[in-house]
Amino acid sequence: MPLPSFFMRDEPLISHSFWLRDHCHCPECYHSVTKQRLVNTFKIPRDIKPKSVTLSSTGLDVIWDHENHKSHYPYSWLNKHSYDPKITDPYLPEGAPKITWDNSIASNLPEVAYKDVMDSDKGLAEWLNNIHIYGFSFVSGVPVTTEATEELAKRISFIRETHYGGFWDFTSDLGHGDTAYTDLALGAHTDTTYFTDPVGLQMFHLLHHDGEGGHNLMVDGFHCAKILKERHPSSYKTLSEIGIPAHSAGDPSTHIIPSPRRNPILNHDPVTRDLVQVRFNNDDRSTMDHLEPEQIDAFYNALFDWNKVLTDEKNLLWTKFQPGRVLIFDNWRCLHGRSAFTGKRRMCGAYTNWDDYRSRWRTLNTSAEQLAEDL
Ligand SMILES: C[N+](C)(C)CCCC[C@H](N)C(=O)O
Ligand SMILES: O=C(O)CCC(=O)C(=O)O
Ligand SMILES: [Fe+2]
Repeated sequence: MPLPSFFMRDEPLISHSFWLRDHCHCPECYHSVTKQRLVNTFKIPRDIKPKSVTLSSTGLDVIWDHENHKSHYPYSWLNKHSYDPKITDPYLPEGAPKITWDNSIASNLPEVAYKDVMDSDKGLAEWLNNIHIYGFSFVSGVPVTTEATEELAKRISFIRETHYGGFWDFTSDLGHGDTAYTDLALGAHTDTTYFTDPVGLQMFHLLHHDGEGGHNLMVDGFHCAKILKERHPSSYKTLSEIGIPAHSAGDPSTHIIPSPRRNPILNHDPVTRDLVQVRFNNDDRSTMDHLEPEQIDAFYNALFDWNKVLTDEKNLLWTKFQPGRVLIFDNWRCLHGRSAFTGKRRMCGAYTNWDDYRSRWRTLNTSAEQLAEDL
């Protein structure tokens, strides 16, 4: 295990020693249960230096020149967090690589059995890994009840309450001021673009339909973004930069808009520049009153290029919901829609926060010790 090279310098740079002291995880400095810092960072002298540094069998032992404080840094921790030299890339994406898809996925839809999901963490992990990799998963064999569906949603985490309620059970009765509560066709969209934090997962379970239509549309937003970037790089850039105001104002005494007011359709990690979130619902897009006159053309050209990819048959996965078969998808990646329908159509489902989904996925796929070392 190489010593962090800043120790090898003649005079370790002040901040590097401070950095190490700041990250002491001894019981005095770091709460072993809550994983929170106890030490008062601002009482550590900025020019703190090691009085002695020794390599033990498990890690680096340091005695500091302030209060003779003793710190121990396991080699595995240093291997994970050392930045000089950088040994592990702190920005590596989590988990298995995502697999983007077009409608050819129809021949091999990610699906798990309700019983497996409910009976074991192994089954739950497989379900969440499907969502992690493909952005969606079906669950077969779900009892056709709201209770079983709600219980399934809660297998992941608590449900995200919104102005639509918590667990929703809806028909086309305009129960809420949104076209989802009608029998109209809905183009591919992501939900809640008007929230500062758009919902993470969305679950649908068709309980009953005695009419025609109501087919479900799924589109992989990450796949479409890739195509847009290849075919129309300037449009990709435009939709990554121009903010889109959005609103939900159909319910009495409800007027929801996000903060900041405008977020792009394609949102990227500020460091890796990886695409992390697609926010697109053209029906909920508010008035575009913030552009410079010369941006208007570029915006609509980019929007049309995006729509062309989004509506290319090749990218559309059409399925027909069946009672007993639940769909769940990542609302930050996958778009959904539906064809118009007739008759009585009763759906139920729920939202899950993105962070709560990722937390569940993480704790199912990584040991508590490993996760603790990541902090
Ligand atoms: C709650 N439930 C899923 C039934 C309807 C939600 C409507 C969401 C809205 N059309 C949007 O795109 O944000
Ligand atoms: O009715 C459906 O199939 C989906 C409607 C919809 O987009 C939604 O509820 O968010
Ligand atoms: Fe929707």
